[in-house]
Amino acid sequence: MSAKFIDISKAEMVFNTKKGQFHALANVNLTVEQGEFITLIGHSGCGKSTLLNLIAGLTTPTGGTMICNGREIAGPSPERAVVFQNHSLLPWLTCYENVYLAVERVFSAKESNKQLQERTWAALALVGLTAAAGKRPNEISGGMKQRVGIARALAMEPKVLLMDEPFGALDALTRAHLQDELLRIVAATGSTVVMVTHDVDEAVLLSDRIVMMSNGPAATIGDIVQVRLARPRDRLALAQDPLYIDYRSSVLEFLYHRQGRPAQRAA
Ligand SMILES: Nc1ncnc2c1ncn2[C@@H]1O[C@H](COP(=O)(O)OP(=O)(O)OP(=O)(O)O)[C@@H](O)[C@H]1O
Repeated sequence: MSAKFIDISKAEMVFNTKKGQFHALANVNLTVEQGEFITLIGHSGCGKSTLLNLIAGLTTPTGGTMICNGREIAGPSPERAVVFQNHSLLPWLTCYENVYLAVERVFSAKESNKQLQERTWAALALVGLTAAAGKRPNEISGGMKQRVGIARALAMEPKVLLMDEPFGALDALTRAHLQDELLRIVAATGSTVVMVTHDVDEAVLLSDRIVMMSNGPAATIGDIVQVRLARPRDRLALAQDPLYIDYRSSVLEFLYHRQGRPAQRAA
């Protein structure tokens, strides 16, 4: 276990807009350990996606440093795979081909076609989609599309899995099912995960730590809840667990009462 697998120090993000500069993130400091599951939660527009995009290397911070696995984050990399809310699959390719494309990009220089095919099948099996391998995105459900997105990300064997509200567009039952599946997959792969969510129950169920962000502009990390619930976690048993209920209340209290403005809390 490396103590600081991701190390974000004094990160700032200022966007240039038509109306002038917009200070989205201010003084964000966060370290993530290898194998940790972190969720980012906060009110709409506070900067969760902005922070995730910085870790993904899709945007560059205007200040501070961002380190992953001992190196400065200098752009997107297969070692930091992203799963978005709207699956972003290529519609003209089958599920298999969508995953294979990512596998090929990462491993084709060193591995045979047979090995690439095996990786693709293994990733599809991990999310329970072997039978749907030959279908195109318009022939499968929303939940299945998200599973292909997750398979595609996992197939790259990323050091970090970055997820931006991956289940946000799904109905409650499909969402619960995919959360359970994600718990199982992460337990099996030991992945480090940073996930954006709006859902307090999702955050408590999945996380080792819940990073709660203050409202913008100049949003920052308001507080962090360490979730000390044993794994594997069972959603039905947890619903009655006083510790679970306490964690849930802490997050709700932050979101609805403290509103996450450190300057106001200190006053
Ligand atoms: N490229 C950009 N240019 C200008 N402003 C931006 C840009 N991207 C994000 N912002 C602004 O930065 C703030 C944070 O946006 P972000 O999408 O990170 O919030 P969020 O917490 O992920 O929101 P939501 O929960 O609604 O998805 C918002 O005020 C948004 O308008």
